[in-house]
Parts: sequence; C-alpha cells; structure tokens
Amino acid sequence: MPASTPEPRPTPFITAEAIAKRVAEMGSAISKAYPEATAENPLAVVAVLKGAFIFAADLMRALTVPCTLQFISASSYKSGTTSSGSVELNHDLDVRGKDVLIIEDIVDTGLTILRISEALAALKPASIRICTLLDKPAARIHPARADYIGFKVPDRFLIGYGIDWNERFRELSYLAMLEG
Ligand SMILES: O=P(O)(O)OC[C@H]1O[C@H](OP(=O)(O)OP(=O)(O)O)[C@H](O)[C@@H]1O
Ligand SMILES: Nc1nc2[nH]cnc2c(=O)[nH]1
Repeated sequence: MPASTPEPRPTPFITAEAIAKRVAEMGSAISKAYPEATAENPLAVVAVLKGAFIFAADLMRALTVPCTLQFISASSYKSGTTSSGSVELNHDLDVRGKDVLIIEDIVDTGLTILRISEALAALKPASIRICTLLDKPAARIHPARADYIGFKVPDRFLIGYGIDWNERFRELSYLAMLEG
C-alpha cells in the first residue's frame, strides 16, 4: 500500500477568545453602518460556504439590526494550499434592491470574492459590502478589498474556525497555521 501524505499539524495562531472579541467589535461596527435596516427592509446577509459558516453564525448573533441569511457556495481550493485559479459558484440568491453584506472567511488571492461580487452585482442589489474575518494582503493577485476586516494575516495557510485543509480542521475553535 502506498504511504499516505502525513496530516500537517495545526500551530495555534489566533485564540477563540480573541476571535470572539473581534467578532463582537465587527458586529457593533456593521450594525452602526446600517441604521436604515428595518423589519420590512432587513440587511441581506450572504454567507460564503463552506469556510464562513462558523464566522457567519457568530457574526450574525453580534448584529443588532434586522437581517436575513442566504448562502452562496464558492470553491476554488480543491485540495492542498493553492487556488485552482477558477471559482465554482452555486447559489439561488434573492438580493434585488437589497442592502447586501457578504460574509467571507478569508480574502487571499482575491479571486473568490471578486467572482462573488461580480455575480451579486448582476442581481442588482441596492448595495454590496464585504466583511471578511481574515485578510491576507501580501497574497493578493486580483483587485478585491473588504469593507470590514477581522484580522490582517501573513501569507501563511490558515485553518480552523470553519476554514479547512482538505476538508479537515474546520471544527477547531481557534485559528491555526499549518506546520509540516
Ligand atoms: O481569495 P482566494 O484566493 O480566492 O481564497 C479565498 C477562498 O478560499 C477558501 O474557499 P475554498 O475554495 O477553499 O472553499 P471552502 O470555503 O468550501 O473550503 C476560502 O473559504 C475563501 O472563500
Ligand atoms: N484553509 C485555507 N484556505 C484558504 N483559501 C485561501 N486562503 C486560504 C488559507 O490560508 N487557508
């Protein structure tokens, strides 16, 4: 039987407590930015699957304005740690005329959020803002910038808190770097 690739070890990087504190700050800042959101005209949150599922769940509970939740699935990192260079999108969004907040886990090369922004813009929302937990500016290849950023991070492959390596490590409550 061929030897399987050894699983890399996670090295803790950002604690669960630091994430929770930052998410609370972001929820407060975002809520202040949408004073016009009402029960009749709620903020349309669009969370990016799969990586943002835990961040979106926590951030939504830190919002104090009326909001709805929809999902878009985006995949470009099939396996390993480099972008495939193309993004598969899957969604059935209802955002026409709505204020949209995209919740992403990480902006790395920028390709995923660029493609999502283009797809959403075509659906004619009233506005689009982007919120990302992690921003890796040193890795940027495509023109993409977020309106709300949790942490600026170095050009290292990060995992945990919803973010995977080969579908592993999403369950970690903290963020880690991959070692080995
Ligand atoms: O800025 P980029 O270089 O495009 O990378 C960012 C994207 O990569 C990851 O998604 P992935 O394709 O791994 O899918 P997943 O969220 O389902 O794991 C991550 O969740 C972001 O959506
Ligand atoms: N797990 C993981 N996925 C990514 N997709 C884009 N950048 C990253 C990263 O640093 N870690």
